[in-house]
Amino acid sequence: MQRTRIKICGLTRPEDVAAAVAAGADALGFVFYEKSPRFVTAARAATLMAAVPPFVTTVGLFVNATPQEMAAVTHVAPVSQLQFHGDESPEHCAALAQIANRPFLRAFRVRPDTRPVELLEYENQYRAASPLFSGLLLDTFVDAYGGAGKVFDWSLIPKEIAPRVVLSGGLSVQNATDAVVRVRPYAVDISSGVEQQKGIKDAHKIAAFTQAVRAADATPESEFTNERST
Ligand SMILES: O=C(O)c1ccccc1N[C@@H]1O[C@H](COP(=O)(O)O)[C@@H](O)[C@H]1O
Repeated sequence: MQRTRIKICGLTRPEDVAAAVAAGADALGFVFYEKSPRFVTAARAATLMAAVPPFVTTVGLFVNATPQEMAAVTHVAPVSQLQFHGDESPEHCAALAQIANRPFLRAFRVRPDTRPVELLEYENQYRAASPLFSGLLLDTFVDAYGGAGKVFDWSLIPKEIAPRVVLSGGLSVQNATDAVVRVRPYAVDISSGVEQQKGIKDAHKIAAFTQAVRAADATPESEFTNERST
């Protein structure tokens, strides 16, 4: 049986970290992008991460960070993985990951006119640029970079990369089961869909989301159902 990994992103409070851990999250995301309503300082993140038990991954999310910013954050906050969610080139990601000496996820922000082959090419470019590339995260294109609660057309995801991508963008308690059954991604990532308000998580929604993902995992794996209808 598949076990889809679950990342809860944009944590800012100890009680939200505790709720995500209690619900069985595999990864917890901390946003180091000052324009985000979920921004945390490196010192705040370090305090929050002190309560994270072993074997739960801590992910630091960055948008167009400079080498100095990367070094300053990772010197203080013990993130185990990076997530680049801005306009970073393959070379920029490689350099930042090398400074931090951590593996990284690269977000691709899918537009309605994205061609499935672009996702494959993008993944190849980032993989070729650095041995620290650990995978592609798919989000919806929005002007504000992310955390907007908008879904993209999942049928744009090529069948061959679905089992290794992190699916995000507008996931919620309501659509989680459908998303996992249709796409069968490696992992799902959610932020605004489990919030009471921006930056403040809802423990009940976190629990319901993880249950919805596990319900999807328990459904028999049929043929890939995420084909384009057009
Ligand atoms: O969460 C944020 O504030 C954020 C800011 C800048 C870039 C990315 C951000 N979050 C990431 O966005 C996606 C989708 O979030 P949502 O579930 O649609 O709210 C997710 O990967 C977050 O990690």
